[in-house]
Amino acid sequence: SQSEGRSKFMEFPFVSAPHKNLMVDLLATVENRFQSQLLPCTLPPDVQYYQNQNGIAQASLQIRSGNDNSPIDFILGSWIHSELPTGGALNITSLSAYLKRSTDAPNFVIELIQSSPTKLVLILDLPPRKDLVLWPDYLQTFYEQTQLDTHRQALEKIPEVQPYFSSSLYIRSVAAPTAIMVRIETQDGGVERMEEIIKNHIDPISKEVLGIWLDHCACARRELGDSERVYLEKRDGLIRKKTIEIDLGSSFPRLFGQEIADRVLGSIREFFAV
Ligand SMILES: C=CC1=C(C)/C(=C/C2=NC(=C3\c4[nH]c(Cc5[nH]c(C=O)c(C)c5CC)c(C)c4C(=O)[C@@H]3C(=O)OC)/[C@@H](CCC(=O)O)[C@@H]2C)NC1=O
Repeated sequence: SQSEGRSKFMEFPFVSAPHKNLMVDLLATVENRFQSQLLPCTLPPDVQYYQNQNGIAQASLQIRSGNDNSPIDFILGSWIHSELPTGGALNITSLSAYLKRSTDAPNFVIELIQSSPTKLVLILDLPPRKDLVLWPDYLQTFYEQTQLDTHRQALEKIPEVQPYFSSSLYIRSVAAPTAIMVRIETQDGGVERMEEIIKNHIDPISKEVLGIWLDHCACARRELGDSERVYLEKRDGLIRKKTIEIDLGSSFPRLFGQEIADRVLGSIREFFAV
C-alpha cells in the first residue's frame, strides 16, 4: 500500500545514521512546507520498491505531484543499494524537486553517491532553468543575492573535499555556477571521519541550500510571457529527458536487468514528460 512503500523508503536502510538522518530531515522539511499541496505517491508498489533477481541490488522510489495551486510539479526521492563484486556496496540517495512551467525559478537536486564507506560524491544544486547569459537578472536574483556560493566555498575548505567533474559534459553544462559537485574521500578507512563530515558539514549546508530554494525559488512570484513559457517547457523537457538517460540509462539495466529498468524508467518518464 502507499504507506508501506513510503515507510520502506524512509528507512534509507543501507546508509550510515548521519546520511539517513539528513535525507529524512530534508524530506520532512519539504513535506512540512508544502503539506496538503503534495498528493500521495501513486507509483505502483513494484516501482516504489524493486530489486533484481538475486537481491544484490534493491531500490526505493517515491514521486509526489503538486496539486493545482502548487508551484511544485513533483518531488522525487530515491535510494538505491547494490552490493559490488569487490565486496563493497554502492549507495545512491537522491531528492529532487521540479517546479511547474508557471515559474522559471530553479529546481532543487541533491544526490549522495557512496561507492564505499570512505568515498562519497555529493551533488547539491539549484539547476538554472534559463540561460544565465541571456537573463542576467536571473543570475543575480537566484545565485548572487542568495549568497549561494558561500556554501560551496565552505565545503571546499574541508581537506578531504575535492571537486567532482562528471564524465558527462552535458551534466556539467546543466549545473549552476554555484553547484556543489564534490568528491569526498577520507584517508585510511576513516568511516568515523566520513560520518563526521556528513553530520557537521554536508547536513547543515544541504539544509541551508534547501532553505534558500524553499524561500527564494519555490515561493518566487514570477510572471512569465507566453514565449518564455514555451522556451521553459522545451528546455525543461530536454533536461529531464537527458538527465534520466545519463544518470539511469546505463546504470539501471546493469543493476536491475532490462525488464525492471524498463518498468521503473517508464514510470519516471511519465512524471518527467513536461
Ligand atoms: C540536475 C542535475 C544533476 C546532476 C548534476 C547529476 C549528477 C550525476 N548523477 C549521476 C548518477 C545518478 N543519479 C542518480 C539519482 C537519479 N538521477 C535521476 C535523474 O533524472 C533520477 C530520476 C534519479 C533517482 C532514481 C542515480 C541512480 C545515478 C547514477 O547511477 C549516476 C552515478 O552515480 O554514476 C556514478 C552521475 C552521472 C554522471 C557521472 O557518472 O558523472 C552524476 C554525478 N544528476 C542530475 O540530475
